Amino acid sequence: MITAATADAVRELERRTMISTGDDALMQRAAAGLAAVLAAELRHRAGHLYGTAVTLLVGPGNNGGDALFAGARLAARGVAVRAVRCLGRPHAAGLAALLAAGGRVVDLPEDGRLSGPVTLVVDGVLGIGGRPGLPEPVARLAEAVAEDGWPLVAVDLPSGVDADTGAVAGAAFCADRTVTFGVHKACHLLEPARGRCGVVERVDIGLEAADTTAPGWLHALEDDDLALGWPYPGAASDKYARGVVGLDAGSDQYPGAGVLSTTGAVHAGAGMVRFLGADRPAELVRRRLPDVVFSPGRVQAHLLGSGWGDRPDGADVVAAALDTGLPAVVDADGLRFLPDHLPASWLLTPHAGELARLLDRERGWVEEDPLRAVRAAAARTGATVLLKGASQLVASPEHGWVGVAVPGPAWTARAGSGDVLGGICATLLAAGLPAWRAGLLGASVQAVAARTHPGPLPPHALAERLPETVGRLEARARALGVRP
Ligand SMILES: NC(=O)C1=CN([C@@H]2O[C@H](COP(=O)(O)OP(=O)(O)OC[C@H]3O[C@@H](n4cnc5c(N)ncnc54)[C@H](OP(=O)(O)O)[C@@H]3O)[C@@H](O)[C@H]2O)[C@@H](O)CC1
Ligand SMILES: Nc1ncnc2c1ncn2[C@@H]1O[C@H](COP(=O)(O)OP(=O)(O)O)[C@@H](O)[C@H]1O
Ligand SMILES: [K+]
Repeated sequence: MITAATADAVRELERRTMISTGDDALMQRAAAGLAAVLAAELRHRAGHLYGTAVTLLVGPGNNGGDALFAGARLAARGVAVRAVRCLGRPHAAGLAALLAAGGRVVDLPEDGRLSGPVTLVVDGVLGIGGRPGLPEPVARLAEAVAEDGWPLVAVDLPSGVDADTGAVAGAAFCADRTVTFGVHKACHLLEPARGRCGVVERVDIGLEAADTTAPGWLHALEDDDLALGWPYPGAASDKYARGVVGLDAGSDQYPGAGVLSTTGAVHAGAGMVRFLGADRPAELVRRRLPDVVFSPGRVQAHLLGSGWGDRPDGADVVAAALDTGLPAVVDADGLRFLPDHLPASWLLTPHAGELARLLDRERGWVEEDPLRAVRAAAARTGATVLLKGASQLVASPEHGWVGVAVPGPAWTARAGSGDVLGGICATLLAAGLPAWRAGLLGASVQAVAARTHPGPLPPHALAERLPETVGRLEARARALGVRP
């Protein structure tokens, strides 16, 4: 699990830690860790340290201070270090340390282009104190660094991205590697910023322990968390222990959605799947999936809404499912029929547009701060909410932190992927998992199934890869010493 924080939560931690360490210690630890990563990167690229050339891009705050102190350490080891003043006046003590160690400082060239020799560029322009976007001369510099292909290491985060939301509003640096301090920041996990961070390396700077369950914290699942958390059947499992999913998905207008969500549920390992939807999708499901049952009967979780279209009785179907007291996934068109309050055992699976409609907002409002949006939806409905997209976020009304699923390749974004995901999540609910866990594991397993395939697959074919993916996860869980 990767734990990440918003800038305010990080500042509060730093403030508490500095009471015992003093003001300077954290920056010195950060600079030492940064210098070690830079030295390893220089050796990797040049085979040695001595005689390599590092260009530090420094802004006016402590982010630039980290870069300057790290540069001083490298200069003392024979690296030619040049600091480029990018915004305002650089950190005074950091600059003094660099100059004392033999480094030099220059102004940002008018055309924003760096001249060689450069083995490595270090982005210390802005960190968590940065407002998103870069002023003009620095924006040009960021573009030129990318165009010229200089290898780039970002200090804490790539300057220009929004540390808390992951939004990239204007120009921003694009790093090969990001060195962060103490804890990950939200932008390391959230697209589109995540894609600009490259490989993120966390340096321990001895921060105080934090209450990471508080609002302002994110928990991102990694592959091993998925492997350890998946509900594999045991020797004593029967179909009811694995869970019965009742699906009312698809419509005569959109029959394919019924097939896709049923395929998701079957291949995710439901103990039994009852298809309880309209006639046309039922006919298709009967032909393609002989293991599905069509009569009403015992159900342990519902799936409602995928491919319903303009269904006139949607509100009644949702109300009847609510009356059963069972957990449910509500997807797509079903989200238009929600009552005012839902239990946390219900999992809503909107994409950004559907979430915006749920909150009477514009889609842009969701996209500019998906964390805010997913938390607002959980608070408004009382349900658990999985916001789908490039980064998949889960918020529960029962806790303040937000979960982030394992990311997958962008080709998963195809009409029908969401239907499959609904079926997977309903299977996990039926197996007895709480809704937040079902959302996180469901989105993650689909991403891992996609990531481990060499190229794009249509949603139904991706669903058919789930058993193999779960098999690999189970083997990994065993290798980690857990006997499912
Ligand atoms: N605290 C600690 O103990 C530790 C902190 N650490 C390090 O400190 C970093 C945070 O440092 P920080 O708070 O000084 O903020 P930072 O990101 O350097 O920039 C703030 C300056 O930039 C300016 N500015 C902002 N946006 C701008 C824009 N768009 N365009 C133009 N100017 C803009 C802003 O100006 P103003 O807001 O006054 O206009 C202000 O002068 C953190 O990421 C980590 O690297 C580590 O050493 C570990 C210990
Ligand atoms: N950029 C992306 N990268 C990876 N996966 C994505 C991305 N965008 C969307 N997805 C995946 O695609 C699916 C889209 O769901 P949705 O928009 O509801 O599709 P539909 O309703 O047409 O089936 C989700 O399962 C999500 O996991
Ligand atoms: K930076």
